[in-house]
Amino acid sequence: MNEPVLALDDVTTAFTSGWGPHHSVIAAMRNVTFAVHAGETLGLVGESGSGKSTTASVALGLRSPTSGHVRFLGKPFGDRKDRIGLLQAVPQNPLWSLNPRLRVGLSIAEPLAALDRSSLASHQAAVEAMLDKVRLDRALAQRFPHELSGGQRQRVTIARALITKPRFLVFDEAVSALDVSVQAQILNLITDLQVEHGFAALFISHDLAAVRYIAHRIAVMRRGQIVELAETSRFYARPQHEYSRQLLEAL
Ligand SMILES: Nc1ncnc2c1ncn2[C@@H]1O[C@H](COP(=O)(O)OP(=O)(O)OP(=O)(O)O)[C@@H](O)[C@H]1O
Repeated sequence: MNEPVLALDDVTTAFTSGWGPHHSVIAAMRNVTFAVHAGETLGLVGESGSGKSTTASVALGLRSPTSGHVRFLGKPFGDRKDRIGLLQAVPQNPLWSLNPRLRVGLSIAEPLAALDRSSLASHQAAVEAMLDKVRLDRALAQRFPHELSGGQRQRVTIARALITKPRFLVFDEAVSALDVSVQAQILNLITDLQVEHGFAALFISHDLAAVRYIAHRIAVMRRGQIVELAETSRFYARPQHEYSRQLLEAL
């Protein structure tokens, strides 16, 4: 098989809280191993506090693990400036990533401008092309985030994440705040854009229905460990781990 876009090998990430004799250590990730290939979406599910967000920050190169190895495009993470724009995140709430005082067209241009220190206004053509791709009217570029619907705002966030042509994307509860019908539209959009761009994706969600819809494989996390990792169809038909069965029964 081709070299994965992103691979975690035996990664452990521990947090220490408190100090002196009263300090405690929490292993948010324990011996986590997985790989994501170009054009593939790995779903990451698990209850609150199981370590999904910590895994996302390690995979994005935002946090160094305590032990183990992370490889992006076959190499350990190097200088942060060498990977600007190559790894991007789409968070749950677009209002967290969009500047409320910036017209959305300029927000979409921001990551490109950060790459080459150009002006936001110089990227109008690229912004319009991205608006077409996420199926938003070009006229919306002139609006502010609060003037859009939740689904439109999430399309803007996706346009902003994709404008630098990243190789790896994390969707962190990216559709959880949306109505079910809007969720389906956004999931379809992500799938279409992945076919076109070939990015690898980690799709974090507590919503097993959304994950089933979009992920090629599923990893189940519990107390920092991946307890099951399987092809989506096999996972939903015959979950192997007791905890996976509990999650599916709750669904
Ligand atoms: N910066 C930190 N300092 C100390 N402990 C942390 C820190 N970040 C996370 N943790 C702990 O690590 C564990 C995993 O947290 P994490 O946020 O990765 O889980 P999660 O699965 O993403 O949860 P949620 O679905 O609620 O976002 C939790 O016990 C959490 O309290």
